[in-house]
Amino acid sequence: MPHENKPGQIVILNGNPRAGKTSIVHAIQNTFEEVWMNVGGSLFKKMTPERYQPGISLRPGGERPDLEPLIVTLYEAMYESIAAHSRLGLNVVADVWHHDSYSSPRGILPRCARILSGLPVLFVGVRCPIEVVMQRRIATWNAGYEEDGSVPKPVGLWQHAVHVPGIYDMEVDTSILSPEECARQIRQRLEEGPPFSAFHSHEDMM
Ligand SMILES: Nc1ncnc2c1ncn2[C@@H]1O[C@H](COP(=O)(O)OP(=O)(O)OP(=O)(O)O)[C@@H](O)[C@H]1O
Repeated sequence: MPHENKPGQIVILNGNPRAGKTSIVHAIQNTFEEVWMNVGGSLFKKMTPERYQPGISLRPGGERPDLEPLIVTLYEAMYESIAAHSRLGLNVVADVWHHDSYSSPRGILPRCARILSGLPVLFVGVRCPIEVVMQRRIATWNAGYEEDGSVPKPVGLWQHAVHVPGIYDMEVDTSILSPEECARQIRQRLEEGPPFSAFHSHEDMM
């Protein structure tokens, strides 16, 4: 059960759409013994009114400058929620897709890092090669290649922008690891170290 005098562990899973974040969230919640709350982007997106969609999942490219100030606040609200859970002793796993390819830089990741200052955070890069992302987009969304056979521009932008600057405590490649194996490696890293510092290293980046 949670210990109110000890902050809960936070695991941030960062990766592009279809990379496999949600599957890892479920594997963690189903296989780790303690209480792991999912306070992540998928849920915050659902909490957002329709007229402000895509909200927190606005893709790279700077297409909706009108939404960007709200997106900064939504990220801050989500990370304040993550911090609140951790301070009450609850472990948190969050699926996110950070990027800074808005109409102008917004510095969301450094802002979020400052909100979690002093709390234990493991920052995990969830990687997946673009060919496999495309296979999953076709299989699950029926959204594939352009007529000329090229990768759609937003998909290509995501693939790069979500891993800038790409400083993680650990990375997993979901094209070669099952969600359960990713969760097992995360558990191992939490238990065996070395200490993690990647998320907090972003605090001073802006
Ligand atoms: N490790 C894996 N191996 C094989 N298939 C996977 C793996 N992880 C996820 N998938 C499949 O890829 C698809 C996307 O997975 P998932 O919903 O976990 O990704 P996501 O990163 O949360 O995506 P989104 O951000 O688009 O919601 C699903 O069909 C899922 O079954």
